Amino acid sequence: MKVHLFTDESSVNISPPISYHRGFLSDKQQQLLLDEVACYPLEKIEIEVFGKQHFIPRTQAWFGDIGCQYRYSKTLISPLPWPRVLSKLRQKLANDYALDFNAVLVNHYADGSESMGWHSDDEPEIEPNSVIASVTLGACRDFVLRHKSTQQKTSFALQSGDLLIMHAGMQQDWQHCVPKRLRVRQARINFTFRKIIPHFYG
Ligand SMILES: O=C(O)CCC(=O)C(=O)O
Ligand SMILES: [Fe+2]
Repeated sequence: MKVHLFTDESSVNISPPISYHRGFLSDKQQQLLLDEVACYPLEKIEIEVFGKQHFIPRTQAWFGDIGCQYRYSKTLISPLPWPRVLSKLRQKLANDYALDFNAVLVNHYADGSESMGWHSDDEPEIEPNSVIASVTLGACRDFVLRHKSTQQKTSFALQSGDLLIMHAGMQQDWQHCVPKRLRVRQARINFTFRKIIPHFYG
């Protein structure tokens, strides 16, 4: 007798296309980077959501090569030049993992009341299907992933010094967020290194 097995799609566990490297940065490297972050011009920028102006619930800075502009809501943001330690971190990603980036978004979450909502990093100025690398400093926060069609969720507690690499397919099929965690009192800084199409916005 032939038996047909039917699988309920929602119960199939799919793995998100990511890789995770705990302890990518040494304590010394983390400290050098933290000292430099203290000098970054972090800003709470204003964005438009459903026709209303809101401040983002964190602060940000955008660094990159000349011509690597990035659009956030309706605002076009030009890159600041690479600071010394951040530039070394870009070089380390190239040396250790052969990853080639030309810009980085720095997000600073002052404490667990600051967050980032559900999104994919699929802006048109990002090189299609390119890798995005995320490096974390400071407080441990959850990084939550949700599959766009099955709604399957998985979560990673990203710790200081960790590297998470989002591979091709991740932004097409999954969304991610950093939810509020009110018991967290310390700051967290995250760096997402990206490959931008130079002069996309002219
Ligand atoms: O803070 C994080 O871990 C995520 C940041 C992020 O998703 C982004 O910059 O697009
Ligand atoms: Fe993101």
